[in-house]
Amino acid sequence: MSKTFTQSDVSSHNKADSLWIVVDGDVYDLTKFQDDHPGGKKILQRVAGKDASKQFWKYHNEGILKKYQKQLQIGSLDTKPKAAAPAPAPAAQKQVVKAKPKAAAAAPAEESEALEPFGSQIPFADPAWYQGQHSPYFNETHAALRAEVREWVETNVEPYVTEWDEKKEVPAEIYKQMGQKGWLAGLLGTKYKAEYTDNIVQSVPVEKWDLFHEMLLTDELSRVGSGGFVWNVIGGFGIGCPPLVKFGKKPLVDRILPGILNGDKRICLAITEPDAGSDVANLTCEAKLSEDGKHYIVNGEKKWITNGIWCDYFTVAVRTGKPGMNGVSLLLIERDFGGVTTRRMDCQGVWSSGTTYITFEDVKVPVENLIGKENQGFRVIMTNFNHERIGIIIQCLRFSRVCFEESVKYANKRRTFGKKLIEHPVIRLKLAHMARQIEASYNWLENVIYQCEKMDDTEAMLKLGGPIAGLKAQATVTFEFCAREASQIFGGLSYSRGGQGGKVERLYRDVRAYAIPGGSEEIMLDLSIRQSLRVNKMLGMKL
Ligand code: HEM
Repeated sequence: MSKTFTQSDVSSHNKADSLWIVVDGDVYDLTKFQDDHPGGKKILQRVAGKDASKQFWKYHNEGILKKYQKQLQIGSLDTKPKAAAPAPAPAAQKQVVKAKPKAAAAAPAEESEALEPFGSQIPFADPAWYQGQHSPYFNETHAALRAEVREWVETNVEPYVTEWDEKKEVPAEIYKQMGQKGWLAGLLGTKYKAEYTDNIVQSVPVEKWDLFHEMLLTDELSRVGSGGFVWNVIGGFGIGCPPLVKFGKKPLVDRILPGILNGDKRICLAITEPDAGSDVANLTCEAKLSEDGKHYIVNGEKKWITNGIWCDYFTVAVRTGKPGMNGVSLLLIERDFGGVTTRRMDCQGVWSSGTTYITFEDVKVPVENLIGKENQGFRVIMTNFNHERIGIIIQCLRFSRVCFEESVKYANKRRTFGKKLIEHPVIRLKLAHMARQIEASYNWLENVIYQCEKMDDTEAMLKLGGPIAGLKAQATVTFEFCAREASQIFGGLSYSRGGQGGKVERLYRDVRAYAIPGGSEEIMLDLSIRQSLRVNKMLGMKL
């Protein structure tokens, strides 16, 4: 895009048959595009030949330029200041103010200096450690991963995410890229699984990978403001794969895990049934051992299963024994076994996540595909719940930040009653209530992640089950609040789909997809107290 024009070159293209405009010093030829412009052609013709930056930013956000620039930009004005040299690749060292030499080697994390500011610097739109504040949890490897993920998301996802949501599908290539970038191998709530894939994450030495890397990877993916997108790329995988990795027999894991981590094959978790949701112990999908003891024969239904329509593998909770929690097992069912039917469900939100109804009809599953021990699947499911709920928490809190960030940006450009929205105290009050809930919840999340990092799975299941359940409810309530308040700030623009209020409108529809699955708010709040009291009694609580 090296061509330069003078303002008078542009001025001569001021008619419908040759319609140029300038936005931020760049020249766009809209002659052909005007008929397709969703805002109409007349409005474009009125600014033909002129600098239309002010009008453009009034009606659009950054995503529009990113999406159309390649197609419509023909050059720049000669008066446009030359761009600074392109920023160097996001390597770890470039992102950080080095710790003082004396403190460097043996210093505990909390003595290291703050990382370089990153992102928009709108207060509360990103976590405090993005804004030059100190953190005992995040270091230069996290900063490097953050830059890697954000760059990919802004270039390859953000401009298209609305389109994908409307189509209820994300191109398969995007999931494949998640594998090729080595990100799937780091999203399992375990150490990085380098031994199962040649696709290794670029920006972090794998031996340094921790749960904070996993947390921020999920967080950055969620910045696009689409639960459908996030669940498409990590929803089924993030909850369906960990039981296989942690409790699957080695030959099974060796056979199928590489294909999954490379992004070639897809896996999901199938627990919920038409008649058993948060009440897992009552599930009825049955697996009967064959007479020769070599297979389970599975019959039953599963409902609201994320990614099911696209999956090759299903981590399925089945009844192998008596009623209640001690008769439940987990089986890895492969679509190729036959007898598996999947159909897409139409839902209120998370459109591109592929919510699925599944039927299993006389599916013959080799006993080698049992995950964990027979009739002891409940424990595996419970361990997995912590990981699932943490994922939900991270996503909800980032979606809350997206609602907040979008609102701040819009409130700084929209004028009503002679003032910008941000100049109205009632709008600032809404923003303040959003920010205080986001920050309090995020700080609790950081603490929980730190505890998970320090505890083994069993200790975490016991001691953190309660707090994580409480935090899940806290995060979904915060998300619902922020989606509502952002909608009020955007007004009509968040009632129609797409455009400037598009993210807020979509997230508002996604709220229930977070408040109900993975343990409903009501169940979570009750569990947070019940489980914490039970565990602390074991630990010597005195009343
Ligand atoms: C590079 C040039 C432009 C492109 C690629 C473009 C693209 C778009 C797109 C995709 C939309 C749909 C809404 C959205 O997704 O945000 C839209 C809506 C709109 N555009 Fe443009 N546009 C351009 C320039 C302009 C200019 C210069 C004006 C005003 C003079 C304008 C006024 C509008 C209006 C009023 C709407 C409807 C907004 C609404 O529904 O609230 N556009 N434009």
